[in-house]
Amino acid sequence: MISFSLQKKLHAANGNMLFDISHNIKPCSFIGIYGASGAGKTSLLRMLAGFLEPEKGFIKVQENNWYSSNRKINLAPQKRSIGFVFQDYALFPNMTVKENLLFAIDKASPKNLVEELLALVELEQLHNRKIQTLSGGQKQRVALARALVRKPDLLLLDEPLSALDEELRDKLQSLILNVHKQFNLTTLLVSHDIAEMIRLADEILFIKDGVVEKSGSPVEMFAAHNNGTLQLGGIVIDKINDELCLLIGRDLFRIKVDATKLISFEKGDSVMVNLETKDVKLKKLV
Ligand SMILES: Nc1ncnc2c1ncn2[C@@H]1O[C@H](COP(=O)(O)OP(=O)(O)OP(=O)(O)O)[C@@H](O)[C@H]1O
Repeated sequence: MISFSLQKKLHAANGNMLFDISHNIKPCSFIGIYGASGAGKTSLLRMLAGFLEPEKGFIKVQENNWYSSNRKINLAPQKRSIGFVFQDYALFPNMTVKENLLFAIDKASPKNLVEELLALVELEQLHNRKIQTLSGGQKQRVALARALVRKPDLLLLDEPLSALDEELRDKLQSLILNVHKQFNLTTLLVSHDIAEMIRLADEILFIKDGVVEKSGSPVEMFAAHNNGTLQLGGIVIDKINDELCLLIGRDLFRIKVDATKLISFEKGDSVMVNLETKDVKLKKLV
């Protein structure tokens, strides 16, 4: 079990925000962290990783105390059994793929671990290539392999796929799920992509203003109850006159929006579309 209770005053855009999040995570579960920009999602991952020190609380991973304000324990990030992948990869650009993995490896690890990981993320043929010559998707696969070289107790993923196109995201989501299961990982994923959350996570923590507003299964969190509303997650692709052009799943939609509301949307924003469903006709496709 991974248990934590973390408190810290953060400086939000509109003043101080008390970050106060506690949770128990069952081993091998996949937790999705969802919430608006500035809610405290990245801060949670940074506190768990040891990059941001809380003011109060504890982090207990199985029987190990990673952090305890009472007992004055605060393990450095390299002493915590974590792997992390962020959106900007954080790889060494002048090193090769293999050198990046070797740099992170524990001396006691089996000799063939790097080869095993390169095979897992399908990068054996590129092992000698410098990072700066790789595509975004390839870099992200290196970052994922590197996060696994120490067989971490906790894998922290902070919007790792948000810079990639839909097809690549789809492929890497499968890879992440595969790796999560194969390595018996406990994984925390920050994402704005509801479809990604539904596909990957067992449990969602919905964070608002530094606290968990609600938590539950993806279905409980994202699927509206039978209240006549259909909720669809999408991304703003463009604004054309009084219409928003939205990508919902693999389809493009143009939706008329009130001019006063239209100005609050930007290209790339994640949105939730609520549709009234009246007299719905369903037809089974065979
Ligand atoms: N070290 C820090 N000290 C004080 N405040 C901080 C610190 N780091 C971040 N903050 C503030 O805490 C708030 C939450 O930031 P955080 O990066 O956790 O948000 P987020 O939910 O990940 O947002 P986004 O989705 O935009 O990445 C922000 O207002 C940020 O400015």
